[in-house]
Amino acid sequence: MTTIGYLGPKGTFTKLAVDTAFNQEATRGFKTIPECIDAVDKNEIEIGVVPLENAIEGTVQLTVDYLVHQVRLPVAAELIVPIQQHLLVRSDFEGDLSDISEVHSHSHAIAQCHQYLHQHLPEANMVFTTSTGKAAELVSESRESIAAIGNKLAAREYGLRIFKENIHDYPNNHTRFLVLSKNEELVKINHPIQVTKTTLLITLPSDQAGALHQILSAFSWRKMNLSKIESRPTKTGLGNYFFLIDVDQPYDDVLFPGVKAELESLGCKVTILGTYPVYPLNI
Ligand SMILES: O=C(O)C(=O)C[C@]1(C(=O)O)C=C[C@@H](O)C=C1
Repeated sequence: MTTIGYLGPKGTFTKLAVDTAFNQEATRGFKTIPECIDAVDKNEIEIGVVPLENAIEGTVQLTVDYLVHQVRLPVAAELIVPIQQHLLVRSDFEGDLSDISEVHSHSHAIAQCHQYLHQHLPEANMVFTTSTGKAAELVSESRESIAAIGNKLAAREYGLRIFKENIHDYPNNHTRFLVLSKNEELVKINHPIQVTKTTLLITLPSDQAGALHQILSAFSWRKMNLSKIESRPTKTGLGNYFFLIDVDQPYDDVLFPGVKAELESLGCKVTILGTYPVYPLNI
């Protein structure tokens, strides 16, 4: 059996993604995203799965920053998972919404439910946890009138009751997860591929007029379709950014080397972070 790590504990969306994508269950839950990435790097596990981006709340910055600045690992695949957030309470909780004093969850899950929380739980304190599964675990162990935001798997795993279903603020909620592995052949996913993408990391030389325009035109005149462009601080000082660019096509030996050479001649640093299939999952 392949060793597959995930953001744990049991009952997280990441676990749900792994169990659905692979023909086996995830084998090891990690408390944090960096711990999971480190474990792949140190060969303690063969595959690691971490959240990357949510349709409502945007990028999971910890994942991007850790992969760019700390540990570079090959991206073997991307999983797209529908996300339904529920308000979970202990099965013996008999109160109503106004009795709930705290809502525990991952910051991304809380952010996906801001409107609901604002309208229905204005007095409750928000408590951030390392994952939705961890929040469900805490609620199951507490004697207080508190709730968690999480999924149906978490309700089942921790014996919680779904107090209110689908509390996320926008219906078309999805999260993208990265499958990281040094050995692509171990990544066996029997689901239809939506597209094969290539992700590039581009650092600009310095604050230079028209630099972003020049970067984009290198892709545009080659008719390469970009599905995402994001800038993040390089962490070297205010105003210094790198760009992460997703191109909706697999790496090839003509167009990508052409883009790389063109951008390098402008003083950019270009790294290909991976070329990998994208699997939308039905959960
Ligand atoms: O806490 C979890 O269940 C996770 O898998 C993390 C995470 C995230 O980081 O975005 C994954 C999916 C949901 O968007 C909410 C939380």
